Amino acid sequence: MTDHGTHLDQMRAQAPLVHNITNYVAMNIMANVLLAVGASPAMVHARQEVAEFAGLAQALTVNIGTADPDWVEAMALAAQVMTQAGRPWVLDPVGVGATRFRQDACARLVDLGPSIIRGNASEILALAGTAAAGRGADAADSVAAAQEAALALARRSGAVVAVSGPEDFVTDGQQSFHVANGHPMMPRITALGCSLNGVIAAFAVAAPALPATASALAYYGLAGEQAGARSEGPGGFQPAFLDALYGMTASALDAGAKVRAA
Ligand SMILES: Nc1ncnc2c1ncn2[C@@H]1O[C@H](COP(=O)(O)OP(=O)(O)OP(=O)(O)O)[C@@H](O)[C@H]1O
Ligand SMILES: Cc1ncsc1CCO
Ligand SMILES: [Mg+2]
Repeated sequence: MTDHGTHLDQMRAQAPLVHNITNYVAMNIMANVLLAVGASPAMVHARQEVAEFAGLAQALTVNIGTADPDWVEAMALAAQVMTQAGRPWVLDPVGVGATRFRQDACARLVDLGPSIIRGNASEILALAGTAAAGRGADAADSVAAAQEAALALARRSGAVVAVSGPEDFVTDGQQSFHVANGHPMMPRITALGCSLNGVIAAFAVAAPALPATASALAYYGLAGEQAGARSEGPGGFQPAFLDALYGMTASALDAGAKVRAA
């Protein structure tokens, strides 16, 4: 797969409006990540307005990180609008293994037909029903251990499933890719996975879900590599990462992307 730079340029040319129903921790960094990549973010979660707002957006992300029952209703309303309109939406099952509430919310949202499900290995294992329970928001399992779960979840749900980690794995249940870009500092910054959902959603506006997700993962990881080389710890990494996302060119992405078929 070689059209990552084209996907980046197409996304920037469209500057898609991405509607995000995300957690309180992620809202600020996620909005800044979306602005840095060249998309237009909006964080909108009131039940009374989400369906109307989703009608204006090119893509949606939903993330249960700090959801309550009212938010889950709002997520379902917005998701239905996107599924009916044939527009992409991304589900992030944050900490789904930890509580019954999260499991029920995710089961309901998966049934509404997300285009892409993105989580860390522990979350994809839990969502596929193959993990021991009781995880928080951080991964405690390897990406390799979650590959079979990702394939099963993709086949069952019809979604593209992305497992993020030291080497990402993405599959539509038939075709799969490994993405080896990234930097060990990335899991030391909270909500970088949540923010990645927005980038995936923005890429999926202009390209089919599987190649769009692979390109977004490579872009994000490569920006992480550049930020890691220019910073000394988590504090400096965050602004360097925004700068790297902003400064990435299509040719630099094509040269640095480490995507291989599984
Ligand atoms: N050890 C690592 N080495 C390199 N890249 C990593 C590593 N861990 C995560 N990443 C990258 O960090 C990004 C976020 O993925 P991660 O799996 O940390 O998400 P997450 O656990 O959902 O994060 P959060 O819940 O804090 O938003 C991805 O681009 C992934 O490739
Ligand atoms: C730390 C944290 N807690 C709930 S959501 C979130 C952001 C990372 O998923
Ligand atoms: Mg996460």
